[in-house]
Amino acid sequence: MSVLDEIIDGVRADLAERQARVSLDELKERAAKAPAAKDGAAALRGDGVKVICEVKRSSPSKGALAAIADPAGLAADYEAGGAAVISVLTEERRFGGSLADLEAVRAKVDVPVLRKDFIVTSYQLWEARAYGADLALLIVAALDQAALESLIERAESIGLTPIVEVHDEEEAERAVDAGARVVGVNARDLKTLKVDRSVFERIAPELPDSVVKIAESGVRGPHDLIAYANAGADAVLVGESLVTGRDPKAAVSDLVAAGAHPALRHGRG
Ligand SMILES: O=P(O)(O)OC[C@@H](O)[C@@H](O)c1c[nH]c2ccccc12
Repeated sequence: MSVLDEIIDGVRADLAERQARVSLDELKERAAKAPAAKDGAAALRGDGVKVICEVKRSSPSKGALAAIADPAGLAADYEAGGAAVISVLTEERRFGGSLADLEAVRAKVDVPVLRKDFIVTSYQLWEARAYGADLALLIVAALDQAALESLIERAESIGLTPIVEVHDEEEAERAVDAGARVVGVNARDLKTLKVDRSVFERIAPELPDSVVKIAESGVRGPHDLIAYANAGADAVLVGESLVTGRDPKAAVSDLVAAGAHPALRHGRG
């Protein structure tokens, strides 16, 4: 069984518990009361390379990264540094996240918020909206084509911007076929946990110009952002190097400054 399969088994078990506690109707009522969704795709377009900053306590590859006692405070630092979007991991077993983290971050910042999890049913999309998310991650490797298509449609119909994550050419084709408008290319293979930063430059040219392209994982600092930008990234998604660094706000502003440099060749501008 791959790491991804193991993670998804845990996610399904936790999901079954929540579904037994909270009905879909209750969740929909809660979603109706949540602040209206912000335009997640718009936040990622425009001049320069946008920076998505992640609240991430641990990972399957590295174990504990940072305790993050105050996720909302960290998110406020990210926002002050110029983050375009804040990503909140809500997977509990391997990443140490929760829906409570998502809710706390949403209450604190004004920028759009991404629910980062292993979404396999529309119930989780309703949860994302109920806890204030504006975007939701959909991982192609975790879904068959029919499920991917219906989750993209459902996400959009409830106001969420889906970020469709891929790791190879075949998944990129499936994402585009399913109607993805925002694609995240993950340098990390979720089946083996290995990082290969060259995956983005291989896949990006296969994606239509109109698709917003996010380079995910492995960004250690401005030089990695610049390399991804030169390969066509509209945005980068950064977790580990921010949560393990001393000054997340300064680290974000260094990335944002690099991403705004007029000499960069980026997807659109
Ligand atoms: O911590 P990093 O290497 O900066 O990576 C962040 C983000 O890309 C990574 O957390 C991620 C990308 N896709 C995911 C899917 C599920 C969980 C986590 C992820």
